[in-house]
Amino acid sequence: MDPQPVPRQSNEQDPNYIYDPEGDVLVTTNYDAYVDEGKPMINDYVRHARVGGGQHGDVYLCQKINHKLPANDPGRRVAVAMKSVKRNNPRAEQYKSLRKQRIPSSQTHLPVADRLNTTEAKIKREIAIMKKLRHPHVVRLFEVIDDRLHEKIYMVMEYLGGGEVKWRDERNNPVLTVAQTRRILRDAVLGLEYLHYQGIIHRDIKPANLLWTEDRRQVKIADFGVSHFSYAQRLAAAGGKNVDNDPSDPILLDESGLTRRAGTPSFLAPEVIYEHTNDVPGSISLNSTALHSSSSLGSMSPISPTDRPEITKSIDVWALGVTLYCLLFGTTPFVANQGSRSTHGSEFSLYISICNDDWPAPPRIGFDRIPSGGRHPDSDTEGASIIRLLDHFLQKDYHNRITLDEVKRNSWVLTGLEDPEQWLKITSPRANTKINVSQNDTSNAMSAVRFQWRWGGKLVRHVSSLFRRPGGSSRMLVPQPVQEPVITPTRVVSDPMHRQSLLITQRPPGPGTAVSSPPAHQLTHAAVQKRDKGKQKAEPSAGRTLTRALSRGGSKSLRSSSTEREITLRGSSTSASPLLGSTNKARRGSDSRVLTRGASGSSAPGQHSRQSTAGTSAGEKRSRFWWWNSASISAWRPNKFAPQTPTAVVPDYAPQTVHAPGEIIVQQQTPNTRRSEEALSKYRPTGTEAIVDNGALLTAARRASSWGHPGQSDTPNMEIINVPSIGYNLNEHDMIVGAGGVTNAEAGPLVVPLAQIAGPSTLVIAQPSQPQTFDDRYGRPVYDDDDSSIESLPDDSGSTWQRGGEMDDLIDLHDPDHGDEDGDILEDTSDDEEEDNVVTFSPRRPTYNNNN
Ligand SMILES: Nc1ncnc2c1ncn2[C@@H]1O[C@H](COP(=O)(O)OP(=O)(O)OP(=O)(O)O)[C@@H](O)[C@H]1O
Repeated sequence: MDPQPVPRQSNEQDPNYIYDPEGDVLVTTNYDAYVDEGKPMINDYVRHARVGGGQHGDVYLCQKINHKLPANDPGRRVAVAMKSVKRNNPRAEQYKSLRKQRIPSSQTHLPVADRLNTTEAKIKREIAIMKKLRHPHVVRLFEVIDDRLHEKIYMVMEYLGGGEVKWRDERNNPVLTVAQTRRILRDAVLGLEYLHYQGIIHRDIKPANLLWTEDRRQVKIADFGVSHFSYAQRLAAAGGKNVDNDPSDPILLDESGLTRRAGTPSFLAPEVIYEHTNDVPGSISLNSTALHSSSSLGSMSPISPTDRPEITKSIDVWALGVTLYCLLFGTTPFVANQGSRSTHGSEFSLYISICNDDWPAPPRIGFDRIPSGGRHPDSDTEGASIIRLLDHFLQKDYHNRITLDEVKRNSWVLTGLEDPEQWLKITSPRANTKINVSQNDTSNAMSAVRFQWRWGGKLVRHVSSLFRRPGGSSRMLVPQPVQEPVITPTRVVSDPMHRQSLLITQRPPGPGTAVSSPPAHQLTHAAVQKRDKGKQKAEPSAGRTLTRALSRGGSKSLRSSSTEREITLRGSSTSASPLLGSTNKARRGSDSRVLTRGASGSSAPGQHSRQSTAGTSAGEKRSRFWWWNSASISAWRPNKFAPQTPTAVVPDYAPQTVHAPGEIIVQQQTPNTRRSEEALSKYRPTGTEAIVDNGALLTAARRASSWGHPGQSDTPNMEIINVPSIGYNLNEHDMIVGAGGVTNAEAGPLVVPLAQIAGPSTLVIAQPSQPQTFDDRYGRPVYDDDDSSIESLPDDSGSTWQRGGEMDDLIDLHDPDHGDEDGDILEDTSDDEEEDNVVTFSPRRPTYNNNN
């Protein structure tokens, strides 16, 4: 019987509503920027933390406000990612010209990023491609806001809260287990297979473009900035049949782009840099020495430099092979000759190596260090299977390279799946789009179900609804783990569809209610002053934002205002967007969308404050606003006043200790880990349900520590953090293990021999004794509301927090008085000279002295 799609079971009024808009990507040419409740807003999106920055712009965590839902409805705010890009990006252009100056402009040696088109063309292409995509392992584009007035484009995407896949520590050791790597590979293969089926070559597959979902159950392919659409390939993938989604966008029809080199050097396939084949033999031998067995080169059938090889989807397969290698070994398979003096030389040398060298097989694989058996294993061990698979991936001649379909059928890849045949069937891109999902399927095959999400919004919602509680609970039921249980049923830490439950475990104080404070004896005089100052500050906060912004006069965006509490800037355009062209189908008209919002009883932009606080007195509103902000801020600032639990304290700046294998340090409440704890406490699930606050906070600490302790139902809140030293302040790069997630059922934290973590590392397990709410643990308000104290704040151990660009971001995120650098809340930082592209909100490392 032909399975039928399941009708949608919820609507936006439904508390179970999941943000999964049907139809095409919404294209909005109307642009309203204003402040609501002290937060910068663009149309329906509240901007929060910056989660990343690329060459062309920044990515922010935002919340989409569903104005139809009451203010206290957890479904009112949904997390999305918003990429803000300038059409003409001087920084990107400068970068390009710098590279051109540095590297001779010979066509053959043009570096990767050079021959890309203008920023605008790049974004156009990225949008045109993303508009076509809808798959559980591909980042989804929801909406494009075209702000012609400010020459900006905002891409609203699915939010992937788990961050990039981290794969190595600072010593180039792998941080993922073999089983985790296999799961990541499976997800990536499915996403990539879908892309290829759609006629899209990604061209920049690498670990950094694989993003974790918030709960780290899935990995999705991101960044289509250099992707290429080939209608011919699309036809071929469909077996020559008519395809339903013909490319209507002219930019997709430009086939010439494929010959341009694009991607990341270490991941480029030999055919992309074919001119280096058999190039400079002398340097090859240098590269090969001691790394490569001479016999292996013979079997590699290198490509001929005389004929330019065809560039096909197989370049993605190569890049995926390199990615697999990275995850397994913590290094890239091909490296530049160390003797190369210049950047140009080393890039050149890397290409030579890619085209000509064999890759080395280190003796151990993954964080669990299973034996590889060497480059040419003759056994049937797991390590040998992996090496053979890599061999198929990394074939220099793409004719000999493995296909994605073959990868999916590889026995090692299928390992751990309960029903491989079924998995292959349901994940085939050729499968009928009409897929029926039975209750049975969903109850015991989470992975199977999630693969079926790609077939459309109705199905997505249906499948999602099966995980919900009967009776309309607004939270999702925890899906059962599947074949490789990474997270036990008690460990789902967030909503797979990224719904948010803002602070729902915490009751904001009512009007006139004193905000809870830490015990008086814990407050120093300075702290009392700061506390009082904070109270004063709470009330006029939004008004001061306005005042401050206007008083500067230099603010580029805040030029019109409506009320004291909000500022509206209209950059709307009723004409068709030049960016998006006339062929774009806006699912809902951009302007009519805004009108609809007003007409449906929701506010027009200038009425947001009132609308969002309907039924709330001004006093209540201020109180809640203050409470929320103080909670947010205190979560990220060192909390000198928090109560400490004196148990098994590991001194922060003690000389580093190499711990014995299996030894676990249970650490509670040292200053640094306490800070991390404070940040993390916001995200800790209570019981079996996901109660996660994404608002305003996110990032490094949470990303790096969201792995639970599987199989231990009595420790639902255990979190694992690995830092090179607990004497370091935590940041995105330090917390390598958690970020990639080292623990799983096979190598849980309690059985991970710590000696396997190279060097003097310490595994810290922060284990609160009880699930506790944020307020219960830390009291309120207890934060330093003073910028200068952040700049140089000695913590209890005498270290100093250093101020940096990231810190500015941190301040910007949570305090309405801290706009962007020039006070312009609407101006992103993409052109700021001092900005770097580091994804972190933690303060920088303190000056660290081993002898302390
Ligand atoms: N949908 C998303 N959800 C969460 N984080 C994201 C999302 N998209 C991007 N990011 C974060 O933002 C960073 C920058 O993303 P971006 O797409 O700009 O990548 P990029 O390739 O570095 O940029 P560019 O192509 O402009 O050089 C990513 O590395 C990632 O950490």
